[in-house]
Amino acid sequence: MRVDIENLSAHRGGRPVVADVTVSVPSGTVLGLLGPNGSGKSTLLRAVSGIAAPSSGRVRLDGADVASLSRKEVALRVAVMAQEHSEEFEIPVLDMVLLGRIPHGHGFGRDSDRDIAVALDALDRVGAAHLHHRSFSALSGGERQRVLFARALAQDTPVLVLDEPTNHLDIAHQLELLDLVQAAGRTVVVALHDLNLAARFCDTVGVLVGGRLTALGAPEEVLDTDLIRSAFDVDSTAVVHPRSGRRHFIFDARSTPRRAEGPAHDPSVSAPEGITLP
Ligand SMILES: Nc1ncnc2c1ncn2[C@@H]1O[C@H](COP(=O)(O)OP(=O)(O)OP(=O)(O)O)[C@@H](O)[C@H]1O
Repeated sequence: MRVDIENLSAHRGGRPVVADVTVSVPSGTVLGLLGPNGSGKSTLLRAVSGIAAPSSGRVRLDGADVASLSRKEVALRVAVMAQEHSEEFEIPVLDMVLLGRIPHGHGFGRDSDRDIAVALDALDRVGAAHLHHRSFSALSGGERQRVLFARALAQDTPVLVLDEPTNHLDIAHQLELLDLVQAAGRTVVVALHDLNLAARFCDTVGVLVGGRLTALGAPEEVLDTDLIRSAFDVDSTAVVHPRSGRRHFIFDARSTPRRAEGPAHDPSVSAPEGITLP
C-alpha cells in the first residue's frame, strides 16, 4: 500500500511543529524519519496513522485520504507502535497481542483460533513466545517493546508506523527487529535515532529539523558529515565498512557549545514563567 504525505502541517499544544511536509512512500518500502529531539517526527507519525488530524495537508493510503476513512478502516490499513506507552495493564502478554486483532472483527475475549494462532506466531517472530502467559506490566522495557511490535505485526496491516521501535532493545534485538521490519514486505514509516541503523535498514530517509523536511533520499545520498553537522550539531567521521562497503559514522563531538541550542532551532520557544533560558 502506497503512503503519500502531501503538504502536511501539524500543531501540538496549539503550536505549529510540522510544516509543509511532502513525501511519498512506495508500497513495500521503508521510510526512516530522522531528526533531533522535538523536530516533529512523532507528530508526523501521528498524522500518518490518523491518530491526530493535520492542521493542513493530507495523508493518502493508496489514494484514499486518511481523514475520509473510519477508525476501523484505518486500523485495517495501519498498525502503530507508539513511542510512549503507559500500558501498565495487568493482562497476559497474549491478550495484549490479541488487541491487534480487534479490527479484524474479533475482540478481547472473543478470539478465534486463527486470531490466537496469528498472535502466537507474531510473538514467536519477535522471540517472545516464551512470555505469552506473563503479565505485560511485569516485563522489562525491551520485552514490552517486542510484545508491542508483535501486536503491530498481528494487526496484519499493509502499513506499519513505528516510533523509535528499537528503544530499550539490546543490540541483538535491535538488529532482529529491524530485520523483521525489512522482511515484512509492508510499507513502513519509522522514526529512528540511530543513523547507522537507518542507513542499513531504510530505503529512503527523511530528515526533519524544526518541523521541516530538510533532506530526503536514499541513505547513501542523504547521510554525510555535513548533513549530520547541520541537522544534529555533531561532528562526525565517515568510515567504510570493510565487508559491506556501506558508509558508517563515528560521532566525534558536538559542533557548537550547548548554549547555542534551542532558540537557534526554534525562535518561538520561550521559557515558562520563573525559568531563565541560558
Ligand atoms: N502533547 C504535547 N503538547 C504540547 N507540545 C507537544 C506535545 N507533544 C509534543 N509537543 C512538542 O511538539 C514538538 C515536536 O515533538 P515530537 O514529539 O513530534 O518530536 P520528535 O521529533 O518525535 O522528538 P523526539 O526525538 O524527542 O521523540 C516538540 O517541540 C514538543 O515539545
